[in-house]
Amino acid sequence: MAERIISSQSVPDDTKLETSLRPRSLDDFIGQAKIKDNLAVTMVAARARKEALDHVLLYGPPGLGKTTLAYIIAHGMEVNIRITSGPAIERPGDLAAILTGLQPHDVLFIDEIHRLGRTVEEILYPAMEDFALDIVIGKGPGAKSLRLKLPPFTLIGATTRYAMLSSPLRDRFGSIYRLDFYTDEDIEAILRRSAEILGVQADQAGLREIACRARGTPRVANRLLKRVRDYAQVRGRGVIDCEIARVALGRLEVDAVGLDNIDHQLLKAIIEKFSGGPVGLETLAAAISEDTDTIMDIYEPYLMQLGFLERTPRGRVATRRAYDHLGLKYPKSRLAAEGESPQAPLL
Ligand SMILES: Nc1ncnc2c1ncn2[C@@H]1O[C@H](COP(=O)(O)OP(=O)(O)OP(=O)(O)O)[C@@H](O)[C@H]1O
Repeated sequence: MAERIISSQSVPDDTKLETSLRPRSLDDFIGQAKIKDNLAVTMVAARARKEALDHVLLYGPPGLGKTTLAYIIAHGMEVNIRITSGPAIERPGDLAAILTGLQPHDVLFIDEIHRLGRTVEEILYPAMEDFALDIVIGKGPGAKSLRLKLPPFTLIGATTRYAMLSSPLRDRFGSIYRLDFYTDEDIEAILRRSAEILGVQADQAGLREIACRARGTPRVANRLLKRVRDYAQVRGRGVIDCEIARVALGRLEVDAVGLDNIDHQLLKAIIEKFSGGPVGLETLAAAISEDTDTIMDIYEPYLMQLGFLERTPRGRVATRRAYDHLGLKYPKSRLAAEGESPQAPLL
């Protein structure tokens, strides 16, 4: 499938950009004020007690700064960070090797923690709670269980699927934070910082134009900035202003609220093929040749945030806002069912 410019998932091309733009301290981290405040307090307290920071779970859609926060925590606590992910830890032995290699107070960051296998997850319970590793030596009746002491450490788990985490795992995190989509103002501030670091000239209107199409997601914002910069360089005077941003984003087929062709296809499929819904996720996925995980993690959170899509027990439903945005007429039968008058489209 073609790479999506507005995908909130990381693509290989992002790596260098992200490393150069990643905030290093909580002061540089824009938005998510409550999370920042709470983290700052727990970090100062843990440092004063000379203890490892309590385990932290970060959840929310991709590209909102979970990995960035993990780095900031490790940096702020002046400890090393070890980065891995749920699917990368295949066997209990893999996790045991990582855990025994940690130094006191180190951060272990597990991305996509909801994808850990059951047997691996069970190793984590005593490790998180008692800083202990239970290993079984031998097999059958002669098998012996041995408990190894681990250095105190901080586990930072990140997930896009909070509901898929088992409750024993969830319960072992001292703090749990949900990252929300950023406001347009916050995204604009992130873009200003990024433009400065990259040495890109941009005026406020230009940055604002990019911000309102960035899906409330810093990763998308930084990627759009890079592409608009190219356009400004080749077709303009090298400065990003409102006009340049508008034309460049139009050419990238990112609409005024940050939707691309695939978002349009998804909404149109619900509206045109399934009379507006409800339609089951699997059926919808088949209709637009996408997989269900991508729809759930990437497309839906932002469409729901815009109020274009609802998840109901019977399936996905396109809202009146979605019809209005696509310039489609909202069916009278729906209005009647909702007991509303047919005038005034919702904006
Ligand atoms: N609050 C922020 N302020 C400034 N830049 C940010 C902020 N949050 C994220 N970014 C930028 O967005 C990029 C993506 O963030 P990050 O990799 O932390 O997202 P993530 O939530 O871990 O995504 P994923 O779950 O897909 O790994 C970072 O490299 C950073 O440049």
